[in-house]
Amino acid sequence: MTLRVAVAGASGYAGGEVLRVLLGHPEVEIGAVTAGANAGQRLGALQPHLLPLADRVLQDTDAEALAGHDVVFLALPHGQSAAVAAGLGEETLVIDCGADFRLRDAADWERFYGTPHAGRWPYGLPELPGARAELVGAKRIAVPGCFPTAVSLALFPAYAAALVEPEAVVVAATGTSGAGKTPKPHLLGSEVMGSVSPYGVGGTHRHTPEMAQNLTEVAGEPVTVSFTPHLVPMSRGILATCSAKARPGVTAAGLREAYTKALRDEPFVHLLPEGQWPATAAVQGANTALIQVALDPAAGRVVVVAAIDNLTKGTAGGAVQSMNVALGLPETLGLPVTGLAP
Ligand SMILES: NC(=O)C1=CN([C@@H]2O[C@H](COP(=O)(O)OP(=O)(O)OC[C@H]3O[C@@H](n4cnc5c(N)ncnc54)[C@H](OP(=O)(O)O)[C@@H]3O)[C@@H](O)[C@H]2O)C=CC1
Ligand SMILES: CC(=O)N[C@@H](CCC(=O)OP(=O)(O)O)C(=O)O
Repeated sequence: MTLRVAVAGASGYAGGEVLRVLLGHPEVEIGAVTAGANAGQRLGALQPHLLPLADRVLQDTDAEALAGHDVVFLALPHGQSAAVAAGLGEETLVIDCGADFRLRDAADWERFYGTPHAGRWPYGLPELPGARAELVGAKRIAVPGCFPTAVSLALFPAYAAALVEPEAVVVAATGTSGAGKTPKPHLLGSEVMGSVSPYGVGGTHRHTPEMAQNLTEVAGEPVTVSFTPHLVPMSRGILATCSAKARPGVTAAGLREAYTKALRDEPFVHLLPEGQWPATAAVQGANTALIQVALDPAAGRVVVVAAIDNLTKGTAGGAVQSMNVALGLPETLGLPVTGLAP
């Protein structure tokens, strides 16, 4: 089967990474590549690393350009996906890297995004309990946010096995590419280099309800998440340190067994050997999440650390993994698992 695939937002970080991953997929032929203000430019002028596509010209993002494809990836700013998807046939698989269709709760959406809720599509994190089954045959997929990917993968085994209380605390470091290409003063090299700074503090980050939604569904009871992201001087990567109070009777051995069982059949999520901790360099460019878990007996808390590349497992790799699942292809087809360290 050769799939004809279009990418909208191909000049951006997420769209560029979708194209990089798709170039390694044996069943994909790249069709239209589209943008906004950069339509008319050569892709090579904006994404010089995508050498095989350098002479492609970016088209306007409209139904005409995106018609006639088996799969369309949307990597557009929040709030634009619904209108674009509406112009595409129901037989086209549409995979949205934006946030528009991730949340079930309209009130959560309106509070954090400030626009009317567009709805909810099958959620593109196949590792979550029940998610893979919902993705098989799906024609619309919502790719998770990058932080919710890392945090949900880190904590779902603990909630699935009822090992922790429903109040999680997450502190995460992220690189600058998560903020996209649009210039912003706080992302200037002179602001970011040599400094680490928190943002979205106090429950204000828009990924907070998405994490709570995922963990609540796994736990079967409401889970709250106190989330504090930090911007660090690197371009790619997320390191999320997640903790929650251990339920009475939880042991280090029981915890390890639960994580081993939950993750042993997952091709992209690896529980590291005891004593080895995840680092972002090891997953750069890979559709891989590295996980380690420990019991802090003095504090009575379970601590889980996860490392992902925000653009690969956190966006484009996860999106292509979900495409494979939806279309009945081998889930790992064409996906990189080797990082770029150092
Ligand atoms: N960066 C990341 O780590 C992640 C990003 N995402 C999501 O992916 C989406 C894209 O993010 P990202 O790549 O970081 O952002 P960028 O700013 O890097 O890219 C945005 C893309 O959208 C295009 N675009 C902007 N406005 C319009 C418009 N009015 N009409 C058509 N195209 C438009 C831009 O084209 P042009 O160049 O012409 O302006 C560009 O191709 C967002 O929804 C984001 O939330 C999801 C997970 C992680
Ligand atoms: C550094 C930085 O700003 N990171 C972004 C990552 C969000 C992201 O990319 O995910 P979405 O798809 O939900 O936009 C942020 O914290 O908002």
